[in-house]
This record gives sequence, C-alpha cells and structure tokens, in this order.
Amino acid sequence: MIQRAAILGTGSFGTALAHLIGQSLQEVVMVGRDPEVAEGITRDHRNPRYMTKSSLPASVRATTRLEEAASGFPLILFCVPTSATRETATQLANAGLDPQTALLSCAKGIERGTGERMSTIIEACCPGHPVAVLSGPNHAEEIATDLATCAVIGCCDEALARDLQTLFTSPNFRSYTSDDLAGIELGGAIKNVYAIAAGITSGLGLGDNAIAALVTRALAEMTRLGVQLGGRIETFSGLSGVGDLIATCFSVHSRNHRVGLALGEGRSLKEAVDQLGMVAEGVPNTQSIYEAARRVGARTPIIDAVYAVLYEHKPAGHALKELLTRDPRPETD
Ligand SMILES: NC(=O)C1=CN([C@@H]2O[C@H](COP(=O)(O)OP(=O)(O)OC[C@H]3O[C@@H](n4cnc5c(N)ncnc54)[C@H](O)[C@@H]3O)[C@@H](O)[C@H]2O)C=CC1
Ligand SMILES: O=C(CO)COP(=O)(O)O
Repeated sequence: MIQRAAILGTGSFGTALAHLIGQSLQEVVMVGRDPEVAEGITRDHRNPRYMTKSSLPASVRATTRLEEAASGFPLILFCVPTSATRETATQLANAGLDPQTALLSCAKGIERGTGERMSTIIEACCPGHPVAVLSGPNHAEEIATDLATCAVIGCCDEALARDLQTLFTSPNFRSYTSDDLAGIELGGAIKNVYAIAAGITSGLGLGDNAIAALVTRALAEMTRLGVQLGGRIETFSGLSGVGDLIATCFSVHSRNHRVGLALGEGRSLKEAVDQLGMVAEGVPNTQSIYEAARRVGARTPIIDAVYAVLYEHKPAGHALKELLTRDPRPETD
C-alpha cells in the first residue's frame, strides 16, 4: 500500500491530484518553482495561484526543493508540462532518488524533435525505476471540486498497477488498468490538437453538427495515427482516447479549447496563449505530433489544418474550407 507520494508541479493538475490523493495518504509533498505558491500551500492548505477554490488535505505540504521529494516517497507524480519533463526527470535522478521509487507520468504530450512519450523519457532519465502513466477525461477544475470521473492507469508491473488503482479509487474517482502505455499516452497527446480544432470551429461560429463531425473524424484520425505510432487500436476507444477527446472538445475548462476559440474569433496565437496563463499542451504538441505523423507517413488532414493555422499563418476560415473541399472518400478508408 502506498502511504506517501510526491507531486512534481504545483500547477492546476498537480493541485487537483494533491486534493484527490491527499485524502487517503499520510503525506503528500508538492514540489514547485515559486516559493510564494509553496508557502501558501503549506500554510493555508490552498494553492494561491491555481485551483484557488479547492482546499488541500492536512497531509499536503509544498516545497521548492526537489531533494525533499527524491527520498522517502515510494511514488512520485510528474505534473509538469511535457516540455519540462526531461529536465525535471534528470534533476530528480541527480537528487538522490531512492532506488525503488515508482514514477507516474500525468502529463499529456510527446517531445518535440524526438517524438518520445513522457514514460520513455522518464525511464531513460531514471533507469531501473518502474514507470506508469495516468490519463483520461480529467479536468483539474472538476477533480479539485470532487466531481466524479474515471481514468486509466498504464502500467506493466501488476503489483504496482494494483497499488496505483487502489490509490486512484475514491467515491468520485474510478480507475482502470491497462498495459498499453503507448496507446494511453498517444491518445492524451493527440487529443490536445483536436481540442484546439474544436475551439476554432466554435470561434468561427459553426454549430453543433460541425463540432460533432469534427470530433468523429478526429477519432478516426487519432486512431489511425496512434496505431502507426505504436498504440493498440482498442485503447483509442477508451478513457484516454475518445473519453478525453470528448472532455476537451466540449468543455469550457479545456485550455486547448480556449486557445482554439480565441484563434477562431480572430486573435493571434500569442494573444490566445498569453490570455490563458496556463499551459496549453496542444500548442507545442501540434508541432511535435505533426512531425511524428510525417515521420510515419500518416494521413492527418485535421492535424495538418491546425498546424497551418498555428504555424503557417493560414486564416482559420481558409483551413476549414480546405478541409471540407478535399477529394471525397469512403468513411472507413
Ligand atoms: N489541467 C488539467 O486539467 C490537466 C492537465 N494535464 C497535464 O498536466 C500537465 C501540467 O498541466 P497543468 O497543471 O494544467 O499546467 P499549469 O500551467 O496549470 O501548471 C504547470 C506547472 O508546471 C510548472 N512548470 C512550468 N514549466 C516548468 C519547468 N520548466 N520546470 C518545472 N516546472 C515547470 C509551473 O510553474 C506550474 O506549477 C500538462 O501536460 C497537462 O496536459 C493532464 C490532465 C488534466
Ligand atoms: O487533459 C485534460 C483533461 O483531461 C486537460 O485538457 P486541457 O489541457 O485542454 O485543459
């Protein structure tokens, strides 16, 4: 049984998960960069910057010193953006990490340049440590206020998978297990791009039919690309695939959706990102996933359209028109 855990990242998701697992654990230490945030969490049992309405259990404290998390915690959660995962995992490995510590990746994205998944990066930086992943329709805002949801835990070690499933089981949180880490991580990464596309669609003033059509074709594209990149087909019909796709494409909470909405309404990418104040993984991941798709020769018209809007200055309306006027094809092709 896991009794203590460390959480790297004192942002939205780290705070939501501290709220969740802090209810059953003896001790949770959160590690962040901002001393004011860390002090606020420890003193007031509330994050002064993220998820500010959510109280944190008495078991939760925070620090800015990574060394405090490296030793004495059998489980460490990675809740920093994907762009910071390699650096954070390297620092952790050099901070005196206990040999048996399990590492759980909660971030959603793949690395720019290499196309690597977060679990493989963590494994490479912290060799010998068991690595698992958590994903699903899991908006921080809802977990932090005890609204019910489900997640899938990807883990190849059966005993650890059981321990993690026990930890991530509460009256408002149900978890499933799977050994398809690739499929789980790819679904969570790729859906970010479609959440931007859904936001753009809303921002352009299109209706429910258009968004339903987009999400349906996005699922076909995500499955096609995800299988080419190494995931199992059935995983994309699960919580980390279609489940998270629905959550982010239709939710007011989705940061990626909000970036898309701003773009559809005519704002620049910089304006859209600046007004958010939180990480929208779909922005860097549109690049990393577009590049990964090119490497395996996948047909990804929706990802290509989002890439053109974000990085080639194509007006969103033009990108939409091009998508709709492509050569006709069978639905299941
Ligand atoms: N917010 C959500 O509802 C969910 C987020 N996630 C994933 O969790 C990850 C983190 O997202 P959020 O917590 O939403 O982001 P956030 O923007 O709310 O917080 C990010 C945190 O990481 C820290 N950070 C940023 N750059 C860093 C660096 N270079 N080194 C160390 N720390 C750094 C920030 O100071 C902040 O504490 C992302 O990959 C996201 O996709 C997954 C599920 C749900
Ligand atoms: O992954 C998420 C919910 O499952 C969060 O999505 P956003 O990053 O778009 O807010």
